[in-house]
Amino acid sequence: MSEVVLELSGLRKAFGALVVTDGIDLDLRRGECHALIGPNGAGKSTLIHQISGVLQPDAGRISFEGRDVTALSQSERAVAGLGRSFQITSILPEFTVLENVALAAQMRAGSSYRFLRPAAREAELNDKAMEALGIIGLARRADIVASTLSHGEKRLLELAIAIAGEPRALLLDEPMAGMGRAESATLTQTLLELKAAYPMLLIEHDMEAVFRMADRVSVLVAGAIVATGTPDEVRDDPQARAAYLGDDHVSAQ
Ligand SMILES: Nc1ncnc2c1ncn2[C@@H]1O[C@H](COP(=O)(O)OP(=O)(O)OP(=O)(O)O)[C@@H](O)[C@H]1O
Repeated sequence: MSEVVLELSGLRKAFGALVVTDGIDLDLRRGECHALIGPNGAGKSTLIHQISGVLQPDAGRISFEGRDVTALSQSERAVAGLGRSFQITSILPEFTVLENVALAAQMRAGSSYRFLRPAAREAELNDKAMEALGIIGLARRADIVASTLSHGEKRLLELAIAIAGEPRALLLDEPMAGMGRAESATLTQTLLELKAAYPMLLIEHDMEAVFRMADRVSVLVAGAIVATGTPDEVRDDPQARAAYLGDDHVSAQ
């Protein structure tokens, strides 16, 4: 079995009397895409928020690369290597694509370029940004003002921003949201090529993308995981089918 990168044990979160995630055990392994699916309101975003540090769990433990990160802040987790592509956009619309990504590279670099002259520092950050844009196939749009990008390109830019932070795992919260079929297929292919370098935990409603990309799928229903397995195993699991996977989803594959 490949190395576990991220491990959740017994994660629980309640908002008042509403228990939103309860006793969640889940792991993410090197080189894989682990998809988390479930009906609206199942607790998927709340779980991702607990992993990225937006929300503090009431109980349980989050371990990343063998280190307990449960008590770390959002930015400390990002520095530790947990990258996140936001469902809510993190793009600065008035800046160019390159500037948006260079800013993320600058945040990652912190003060490590302080000995470089400003021009050299800028060149270094732009190189890093171009590298991230190249990885996700957006380099030819580098000089475009971000607000003029298509919706699909904005989602790609968010991914480039996450990658410029040099993460060692990616948390992807509905990367295909609002995309057309063609854009979604292109992003699926890009992510498939990236998962060897960036193990990814993926929340996604687009079942075609999920079943193409995921090595394992976990089904979350009412805050609890009811099934985990390969896409084929989950597709055949009666509990998963009853809970979430309508026949449309299953036969679409
Ligand atoms: N800050 C909050 N305060 C109170 N209730 C919340 C809060 N955030 C989420 N909830 C509730 O927790 C439940 C789970 O929400 P969550 O957004 O995690 O589900 P989800 O599986 O991501 O849904 P979707 O697929 O629609 O995005 C919902 O009932 C939601 O109303």
